[in-house]
Amino acid sequence: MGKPPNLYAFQGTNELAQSLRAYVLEAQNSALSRHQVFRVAVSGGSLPKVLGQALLRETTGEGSVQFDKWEIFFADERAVPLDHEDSNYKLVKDEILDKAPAELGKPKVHPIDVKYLDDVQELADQYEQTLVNTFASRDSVRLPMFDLLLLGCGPDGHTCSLFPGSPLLRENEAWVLPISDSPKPPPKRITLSLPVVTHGIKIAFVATGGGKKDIMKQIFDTDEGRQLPCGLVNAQAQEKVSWFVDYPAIEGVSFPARRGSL
Ligand SMILES: O=C(O)[C@H](O)[C@@H](O)[C@H](O)[C@H](O)COP(=O)(O)O
Repeated sequence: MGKPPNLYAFQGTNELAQSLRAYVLEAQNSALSRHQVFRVAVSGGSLPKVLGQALLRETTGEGSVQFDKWEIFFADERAVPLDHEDSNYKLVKDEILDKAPAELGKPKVHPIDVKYLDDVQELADQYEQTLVNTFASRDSVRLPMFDLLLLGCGPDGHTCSLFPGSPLLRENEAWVLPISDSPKPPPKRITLSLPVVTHGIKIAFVATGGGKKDIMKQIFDTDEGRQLPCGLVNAQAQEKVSWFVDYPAIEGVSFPARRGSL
């Protein structure tokens, strides 16, 4: 038995962003000392905005963001053009890339290949190929290992585009999966598989606001919640997982949270 996931709770988004920054920089620095590159996967939803607040704020001595050493991938993406309002790429571009000062350098970003928008299976296969090209061949690597995955938690307990009860949760072969009937619009998406998510070196969730308290209670305090996609990540990746939440999101949660700091 490993240790349980870490649950860090903050008064507000400002404090949360400050600690998230320190956490991401630690992951960045340890990845750079291991292999000179920092490979990160990010989700959509509210995450890119908070991540932007974390990365683009003044440093308080914990070092600097070295975007020129970053490779950014999408933990899930909607099958829409890259300039579409629903695009997670556009969200990351608007909230982080376009706002970053030039001195932080430019990350290498891996968006979906929009040539394949009409065929989600092909879109997923092509994105998997992007991972194969980055993490070496599928024959030599059983699973790609991201240095960090930054994820959100939906009100139903979904993460990436892995939804509760989906047969995709049992996938243990493909790295990237197509979805054509997502319960959260838009219906057509691709997502990393659960084994790829839990194989990451570190996995962080960001969940804020009172709208998350019921699902947080389920995930952390009940056996049924441990079967939800976010609960499965907790159970399988254990202490590799850190949750960054605000107080309203954990109101009534019994699982012990460390308040106010990492
Ligand atoms: O593209 C997506 O739909 C997201 O990647 C999705 O997995 C998101 O992270 C959660 O739904 C949480 O979203 P919020 O943070 O907005 O609640």
